[in-house]
Amino acid sequence: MATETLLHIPGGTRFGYYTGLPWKRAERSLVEVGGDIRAGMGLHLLVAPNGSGKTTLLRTLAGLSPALQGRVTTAAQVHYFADELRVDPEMKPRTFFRAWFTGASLAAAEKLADTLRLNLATPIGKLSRGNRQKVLLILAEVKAAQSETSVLLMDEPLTGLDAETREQVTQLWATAGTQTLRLVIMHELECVREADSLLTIAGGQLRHATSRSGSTWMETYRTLQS
Ligand SMILES: Nc1ncnc2c1ncn2[C@@H]1O[C@H](COP(=O)(O)OP(=O)(O)OP(=O)(O)O)[C@@H](O)[C@H]1O
Repeated sequence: MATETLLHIPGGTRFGYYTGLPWKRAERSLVEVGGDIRAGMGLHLLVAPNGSGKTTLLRTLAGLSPALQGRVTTAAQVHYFADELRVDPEMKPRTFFRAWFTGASLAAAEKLADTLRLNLATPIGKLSRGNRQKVLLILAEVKAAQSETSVLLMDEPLTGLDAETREQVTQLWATAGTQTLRLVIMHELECVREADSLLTIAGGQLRHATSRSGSTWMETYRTLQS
C-alpha cells in the first residue's frame, strides 16, 4: 500500500547557499534534483561524502535556509535536530525534559532515558558526546509522538553512540508506531537493517533509491555513488 507523501522535493530544485554582500550576492549550488522525490512515513537515510551538502539540504527542508531554486513541500509538522545539542551546560537532562514536556510525554521521555541508560542528573555540559546525543534523540522521539504525523529531520544523530545504543535507536525507529517520516543524515550505514529509502548526493545530484539494490543499504549506497 502506497503511503501518503509527507515530503515532496520537485525536480529542478537546487540547494546551496549565497556568498558576497547582499547587493552583490552569488549563488553556490551544492545539490540539484533531477526528477521529483517523494517520501512518506518511515525511515529515510541521507548518506553522502563529507562536504557534499547534506546539512545544507536538511536545513533547507526545515525552512531554515532558502532553496536556490524550487520549493519543497512538507505535509506535516517539521522538527529539525542539528548535530549538536546547544543548551546551558549546567542544565540537567531531567530539567531539560521538564521544560519541554509534562504528563505522559514527560513520563515517556524519562522511560526512554532509562532504556538508553542516560543519567538524568548529570549536567548536559558534563555528559559525553554520545550521552548528549541521547538527549537530542529522546527530545526528537517524544516530540514526534505528540503529533499525529510529523517530519523529523535529524543531522547525524547516531554520532558518538556506542554500538549497543545505535542498535537500540535503529530498532526504535523501525518499530515506533507513530506516523513519522524520519530523514536521517548518517555515516553508520552498517547498523541499519530496515529502512524505506536512501538518498545520496553524487556529483552534485540528489539520487534516491526506494528499495535496496543488493543485500544491504551499504551496497545500495555504493551503487548510487558509482
Ligand atoms: N552559508 C555558507 N557559507 C559558506 N559556505 C557554506 C555555507 N553553507 C555551506 N557551505 C559550504 O558548503 C559545503 C557543504 O556543507 P554541508 O555542511 O552542507 O556539507 P555536509 O555534507 O553536511 O558535510 P559533513 O558531512 O562534513 O557534515 C561545505 O564546504 C560548507 O563549508
